[in-house]
Amino acid sequence: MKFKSPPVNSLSLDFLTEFCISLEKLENDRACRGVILTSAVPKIFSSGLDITEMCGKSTEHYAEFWRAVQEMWLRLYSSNMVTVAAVNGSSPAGGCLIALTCDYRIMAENPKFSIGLNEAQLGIVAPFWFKDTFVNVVGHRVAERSLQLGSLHSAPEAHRIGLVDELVPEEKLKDRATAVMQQWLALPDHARQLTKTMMRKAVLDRLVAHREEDVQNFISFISKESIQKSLRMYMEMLKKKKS
Ligand SMILES: CCCCCCCCCCCC/C=C/CC(=O)SCCNC(=O)CCNC(=O)[C@H](O)C(C)(C)COP(=O)(O)OP(=O)(O)OC[C@H]1O[C@@H](n2cnc3c(N)ncnc32)[C@H](O)[C@@H]1OP(=O)(O)O
Repeated sequence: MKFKSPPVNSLSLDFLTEFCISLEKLENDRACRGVILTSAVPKIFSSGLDITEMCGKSTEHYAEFWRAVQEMWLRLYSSNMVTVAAVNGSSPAGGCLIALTCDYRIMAENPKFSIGLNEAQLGIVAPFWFKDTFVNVVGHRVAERSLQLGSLHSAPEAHRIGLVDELVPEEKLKDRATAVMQQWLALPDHARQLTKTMMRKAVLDRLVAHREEDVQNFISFISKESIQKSLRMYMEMLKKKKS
């Protein structure tokens, strides 16, 4: 599955809705046992949640948007398919979450590409299920430091801390992702799927049990004037960086 929402594959409500529909179609296709996620936009895997969806909108919109973010994560984290992220560009915040949610991550070894949960740098807080997914990949200590600092890690650093499983030259990313997929698909599906469920169930159940509370937390957090101001300033900073 190739993300193609220029300029930076931001995770808008439309993007998330389409992503979930595509994933569901593949999930229901008995002939499809695995999916490789990558980007058709040069140098960017995904810029994370679309900040404009979280700025100056109604409570109803925030609720709809956040439910779509939750849905994307629940579907991908619990997928029966083998999921491989071929990270061919930068991947902050929600983009990093997508990669973390897969079974295996391969990143292009370009030191200019960065990845991480940088929410703290925007003055926002990564929700508990972003944090849980991160902890399950890199461990508690690395996740704690990285989350508090809102670190964006260069590709070599991401590999060193275990955020990505391997680095390969950009031109070899597709072939390597295919080889990894073949390796994972060589196992019987039922054994791999049951093992995946066993490893991820507690974290999935936690969001399912607190889904509506999480939506309300998001709404009250994002609606605060101080948070709206931080997000506006961040967007302005992104725009100024260009000029
Ligand atoms: C007890 C505790 C309670 C806590 C409760 C918690 C409740 C929940 C809290 C809320 C959590 C919300 C979680 C959010 C997660 C996220 O994903 S937030 C998004 C974070 N994303 C970023 O920080 C990335 C920002 N973008 C960049 O760094 C760069 O754009 C890039 C590296 C991706 C690409 O750089 P470059 O190629 O140079 O492109 P640009 O010129 O910067 O960008 C082009 C264009 O796109 C716009 N844009 C970029 N990113 C975004 C984005 N994420 N959303 C919307 N728009 C984006 C950028 O402004 C440019 O627009 P213009 O062309 O100038 O119009």
